[in-house]
Amino acid sequence: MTVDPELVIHPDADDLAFSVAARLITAIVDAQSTGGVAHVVLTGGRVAAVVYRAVAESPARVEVDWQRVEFWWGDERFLPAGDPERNETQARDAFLSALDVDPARVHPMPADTGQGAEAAAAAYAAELEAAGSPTFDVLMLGVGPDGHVASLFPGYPQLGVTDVAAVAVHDSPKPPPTRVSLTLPLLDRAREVWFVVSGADKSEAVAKALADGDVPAARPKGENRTLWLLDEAAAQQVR
Ligand SMILES: O=C1O[C@H](COP(=O)(O)O)[C@@H](O)[C@H](O)[C@H]1O
Repeated sequence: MTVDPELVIHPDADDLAFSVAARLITAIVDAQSTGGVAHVVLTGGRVAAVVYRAVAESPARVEVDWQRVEFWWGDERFLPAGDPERNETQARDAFLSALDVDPARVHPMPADTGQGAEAAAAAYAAELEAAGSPTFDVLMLGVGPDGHVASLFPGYPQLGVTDVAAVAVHDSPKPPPTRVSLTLPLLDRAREVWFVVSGADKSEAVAKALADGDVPAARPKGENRTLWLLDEAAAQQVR
């Protein structure tokens, strides 16, 4: 089942981040309620860091069994381990290091060790397969001003790749130039897809995506739910 996107608009970026943090905690508790493991796909970018800090600081975080959460990433900036620009580093610093997570259930995309981004993408696809090719419970995505999601950029060939789970991206229009990204079929393999977007610079891309325009952000859809979680600035061209 794929349903129409739902829109939730928050007054500002801080409200957005706190609301997404609360939603994420609730979604993980729900996913774990039958005794299973929750699979969450993290994003990078400016609002994501605020969301993650809000999760770490939320009193409700104690309701989650963090040992039973599998963390994946939608994309990664292909840089050496620990580089502050890596989405992994951002998430570890902002919340994973503060929570009682099982290190074996944290699945960052490989860092640049000289193996090349293609090998890194293949390794990540293999890691997903080894984990049983899970359907993600929540997959979060930021949106760039150009409408990119994960590291799938407008006009780039990776948008058309459907036969592998993860791809290398070269010459990215946004630094750093080399990245690894899940492909569209994987971005669709989630019960809930959440676009988390703040800022007026994203408002045109948001409006285009919601009008089913020709931007990557128009493509991913959750199996049960597709949520657009915006602040007023990002939503200004929607209404
Ligand atoms: O580089 C990236 O950018 C997007 C959006 O980030 P933002 O700072 O403009 O919000 C992000 O979704 C992606 O994961 C990241 O690699």
